Amino acid sequence: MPSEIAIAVQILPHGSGLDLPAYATPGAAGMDAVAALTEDLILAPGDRFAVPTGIAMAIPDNYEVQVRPRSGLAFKHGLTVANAPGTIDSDYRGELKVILINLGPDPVTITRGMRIAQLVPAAVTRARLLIVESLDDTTRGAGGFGSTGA
Ligand SMILES: O=c1ccn([C@H]2C[C@H](O)[C@@H](COP(=O)(O)OP(=O)(O)OP(=O)(O)O)O2)c(=O)[nH]1
Ligand SMILES: [Mg+2]
Repeated sequence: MPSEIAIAVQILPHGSGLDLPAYATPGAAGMDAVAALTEDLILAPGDRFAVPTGIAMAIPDNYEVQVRPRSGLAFKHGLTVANAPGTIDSDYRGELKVILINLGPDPVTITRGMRIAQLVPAAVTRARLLIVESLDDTTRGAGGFGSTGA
């Protein structure tokens, strides 16, 4: 049984009648969230839009919710989440929106109720920064950006 947290969800007026975010299968990692559009949205190639989901939520302290693309939409249409993974902060009380971008060659139509992204709650680890004079030596050192070869 996977671990579980409870998230309070408020359904906004334009979200009424739509499915709440839901897991498509017992083993799904993400809950699919739907578009709370009142009319069809046509995304031309290269266009992006913050698509409403019709819900707001209160995520427990020390958690976030990540907004991730759906692979089917990405593979079939080139439709993805522009800021993936989107970060929903635990103190955010506004409407959850999904910033969709059409990276494909054709226009894509988004309809009300369409499953547009998946939501994955995740534990948050916060950092406390320590100012130091120098850092310890490592094998990698300052090498990066392909320094280990192809
Ligand atoms: O895909 C997303 C990403 C963010 N948000 C909302 C919830 C999040 O808590 C807030 C701020 O997001 P983020 O910190 O990524 O954006 P920012 O550009 O840093 O804005 P801010 O200055 O408001 O933090 O916007 C969404 O609805 N969808
Ligand atoms: Mg921010």
